[in-house]
Amino acid sequence: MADRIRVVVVGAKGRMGRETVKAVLNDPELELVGAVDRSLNGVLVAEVTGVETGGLQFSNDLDKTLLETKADVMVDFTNPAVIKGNIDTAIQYGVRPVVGTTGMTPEEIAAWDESCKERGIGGVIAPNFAIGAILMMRFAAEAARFLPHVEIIEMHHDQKLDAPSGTAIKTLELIAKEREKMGQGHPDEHESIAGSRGGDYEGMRVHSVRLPGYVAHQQVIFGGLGQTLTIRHDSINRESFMPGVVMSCKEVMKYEGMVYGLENLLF
Ligand SMILES: NC(=O)C1=CN([C@@H]2O[C@H](COP(=O)(O)OP(=O)(O)OC[C@H]3O[C@@H](n4cnc5c(N)ncnc54)[C@H](O)[C@@H]3O)[C@@H](O)[C@H]2O)C=CC1
Ligand SMILES: O=C(O)C1=N[C@H](C(=O)O)C[C@H](O)C1
Repeated sequence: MADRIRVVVVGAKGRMGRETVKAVLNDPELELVGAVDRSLNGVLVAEVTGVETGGLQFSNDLDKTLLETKADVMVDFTNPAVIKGNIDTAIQYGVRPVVGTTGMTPEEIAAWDESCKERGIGGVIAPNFAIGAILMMRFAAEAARFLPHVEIIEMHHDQKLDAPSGTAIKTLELIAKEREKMGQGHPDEHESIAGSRGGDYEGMRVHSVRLPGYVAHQQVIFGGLGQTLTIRHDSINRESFMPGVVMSCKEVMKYEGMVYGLENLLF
């Protein structure tokens, strides 16, 4: 039997981290060798996830874990404040980063692409690992060629730290490649309450809703003469992201450089 891919999960106690621990354990080609979180150092991973992990304990020391476990892949679901340091650390040790954490700039992604290539390893940064979300973005980019007036409404749980979502930013970037930069709405419009018209990305408006009850949802709304078109995706639980995470852990072993967006592994 071929060697299994050795995976360390960072942010392993969090909503996405716990789901990832289970997904890695359930895949015969992957081996969970480390679980890092800033809290719970020394606590059994099984106690938190409810899944038997052969005595594996949480660690709060990323460097030590990556080195001692001889990890092939680091999956990161932490937060925008720490992700940059985590990716640098992984690349430094020759561990391939598979990153779901949102909130980095195009310049940072380009720099990691360079350092991955220098180190001879692959990496994945995916603002959204759900296949339906990838299709939603692809269909939206296609629609924008014919219906260039577009606004995005993204809806997430109220514990989310970043706005707009990484998915919304990626959608705006993909649409921007397909249409000319242009103003939308009335040139003389004004806001009676600041922020009412949402964020502005090359003339496209983006609105972020944060409420308990939501997981991750996005509507891309196009307007044309006498018609509107709405393309909507809903993640109703965090399992929706797991096939994309597992696939990335395997695909990242096969190339060099940082891939930004799961679509680059799918299409
Ligand atoms: N790409 C995708 O498909 C998805 C991405 N996300 C993103 O993943 C990130 C995490 O989301 P959630 O799991 O909902 O958040 P969460 O808050 O439930 O989990 C984050 C975890 O990271 C840990 N953490 C924070 N700083 C750390 C550090 N320095 N070292 C180690 N662990 C640290 C926290 O203790 C916590 O357990 C967010 O940026 C979110 O936007 C979420 C869902 C899907
Ligand atoms: O924080 C979340 O939950 C999610 N974050 C990602 C994003 O910012 O797009 C992916 C998904 O929307 C869930």
